Amino acid sequence: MVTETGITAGDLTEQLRAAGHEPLLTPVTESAHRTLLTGAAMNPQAVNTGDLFVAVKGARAHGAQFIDTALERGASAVLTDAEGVSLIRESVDYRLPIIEVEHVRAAAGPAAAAIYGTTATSEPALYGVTGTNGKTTTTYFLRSLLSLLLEPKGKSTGLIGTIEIAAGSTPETSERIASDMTTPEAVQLHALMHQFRSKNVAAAAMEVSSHAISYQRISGLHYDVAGFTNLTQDHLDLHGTMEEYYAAKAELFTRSRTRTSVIIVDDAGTDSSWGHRLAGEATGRVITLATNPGSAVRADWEVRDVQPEGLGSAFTLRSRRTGEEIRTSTALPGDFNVSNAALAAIMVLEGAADPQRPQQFTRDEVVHVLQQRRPFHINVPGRMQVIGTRPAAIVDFAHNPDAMIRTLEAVRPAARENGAGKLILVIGAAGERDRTKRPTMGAIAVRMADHVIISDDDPHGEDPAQIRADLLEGAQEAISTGGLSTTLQEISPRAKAITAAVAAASEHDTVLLAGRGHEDHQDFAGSKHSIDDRIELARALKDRGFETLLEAP
Ligand SMILES: CC(=O)N[C@H]1[C@@H](OP(=O)(O)OP(=O)(O)OC[C@H]2O[C@@H](n3ccc(=O)[nH]c3=O)[C@H](O)[C@@H]2O)O[C@H](CO)[C@@H](O)[C@@H]1O[C@H](C)C(=O)N[C@@H](C)C(=O)N[C@H](CCC(=O)O)C(=O)O
Ligand SMILES: Nc1ncnc2c1ncn2[C@@H]1O[C@H](COP(=O)(O)OP(=O)(O)OP(=O)(O)O)[C@@H](O)[C@H]1O
Repeated sequence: MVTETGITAGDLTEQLRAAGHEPLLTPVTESAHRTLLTGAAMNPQAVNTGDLFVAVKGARAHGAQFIDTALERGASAVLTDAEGVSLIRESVDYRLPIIEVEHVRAAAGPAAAAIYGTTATSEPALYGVTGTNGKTTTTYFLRSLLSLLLEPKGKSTGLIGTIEIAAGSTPETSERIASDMTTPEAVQLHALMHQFRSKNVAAAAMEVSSHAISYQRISGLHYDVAGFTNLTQDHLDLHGTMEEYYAAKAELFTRSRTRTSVIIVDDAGTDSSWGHRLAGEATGRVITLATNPGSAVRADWEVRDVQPEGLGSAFTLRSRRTGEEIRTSTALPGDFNVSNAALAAIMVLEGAADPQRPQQFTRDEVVHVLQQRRPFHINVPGRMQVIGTRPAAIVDFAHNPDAMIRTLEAVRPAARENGAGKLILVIGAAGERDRTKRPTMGAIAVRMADHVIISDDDPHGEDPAQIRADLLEGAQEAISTGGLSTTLQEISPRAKAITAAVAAASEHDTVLLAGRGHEDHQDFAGSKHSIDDRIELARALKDRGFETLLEAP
């Protein structure tokens, strides 16, 4: 059942005080205390009548600079810091109550939770996924599995992530909610929880980016289950070092945030054993999962007996403690999708045993769905999406070194099955994001593909030619030091590169477009250029008389 939202500024101040935020409500009047707050917004353009406007200081601006907009849109009070108080008093004097705290982002989540009624066990049950790669895919798998469990009970599921925020069980039937972020700001997340409740959403799968953890976007949220996929190089522009990147992720796996943690420990015994370390440091209930059947890594749950099934794989999940075995499968290609599917399965299976959550489904029901209902036979937009089979033509989102290695490993056998064909790869790299990964990505490309075309991704504010040069530098060095015979080309714009890749392909070859996945436009210094790799690839295939699985325009 959905309750109305709202709390008075006085009560909210008391709740923040109890949580240790030392808030100061001004002016100190009865009317300020009685001001009713029915919603919250951090973006001034998103304020609605009766909202608490959360004015945070950022790298670009202080939200308090936009108080006029927030007032015009009907803000009833503001949560901000001392600098914000000065800015607001200068601009609008004492026209509305202000709650002052020292750390606005830390207080924003609990404040929004109080307004929207989020508690540790309120619906939807939250399944959070973090890690460098696999978050989107695993959350799609989670939504599919949860939907098969909840729909027969008349309940719906939700999804929060890079591709979409939606209430509903499938991409076709769900109702989309606009967002530019993988993990939105805390106030938006709590509003979303409320919106989900009003739409009968009993459980939601959510990507938790490391940015979101660092920027405290998950403050005030509690996860029934959190899953860890892996940690490899990315986002070092924000985090500086892998150690700090790890520390950000690790915050999710603490008792106060998450009740059950499911952690993939495949990296145990390697130089970068982040998952293994996390399993040792996480607090609360911790379940380990080993997904590489060839390794000696021991875990609570282990993946065994992986067999090819169509383009994907069938596999067994085995409990070390009880010996229980569950056979299931995924239709998505690549060993890494066995990991993603195994993680989704164990998260839901272990979540079913949570004594604090009124039972939504039984463990037996989860096992039945995993074994009989093929929950992981779904498409994830732009993730290993097959656009053609002769030549094999695939669009994928790999945009960091590890994802590239895993994806190229996954498509290589397909190239061989097609008759010892060539692997033709188109890649680029995003501007204004971790530059140090570019030469590594160039080197991986020429080592693992036969023909590499370096092109553009989203340059954002950077010079696209310089980004290509960074990739080329790594590629050329790997060719010369490794004595490789890889064909290397630089072609811009991207549509021309895709046409060239297909022009170079025979029906026995494999064409892989990496890095852009589901995205439908490129950002060149703020100006948007429409391009969808899936559509370009289908068009290029059709122009050459090859068949496609996607209708080309
Ligand atoms: C590094 C980062 O994540 N920064 C985010 C952060 O910026 P910030 O703290 O510096 O804040 P700011 O931009 O100065 O704004 C401060 C306040 O002024 C307001 N403002 C600011 C400017 C303006 O013109 N008008 C305005 O009202 C803002 O709404 C905000 O309330 O808070 C801002 C307000 O919410 C976000 O827009 C901004 O996201 C930037 C744009 C961004 O690109 N973030 C990406 C990298 C991100 O978070 N990505 C991850 C996924 C990463 C991945 O896995 O690939 C994600 O979860 O989406
Ligand atoms: N478990 C995994 N391990 C390594 N690589 C993976 C894994 N799962 C997916 N990938 C690769 O990473 C790419 C991105 O996958 P996905 O979108 O599921 O991850 P993500 O964590 O959501 O990424 P992002 O945060 O960048 O959106 C895929 O297209 C694939 O190439």
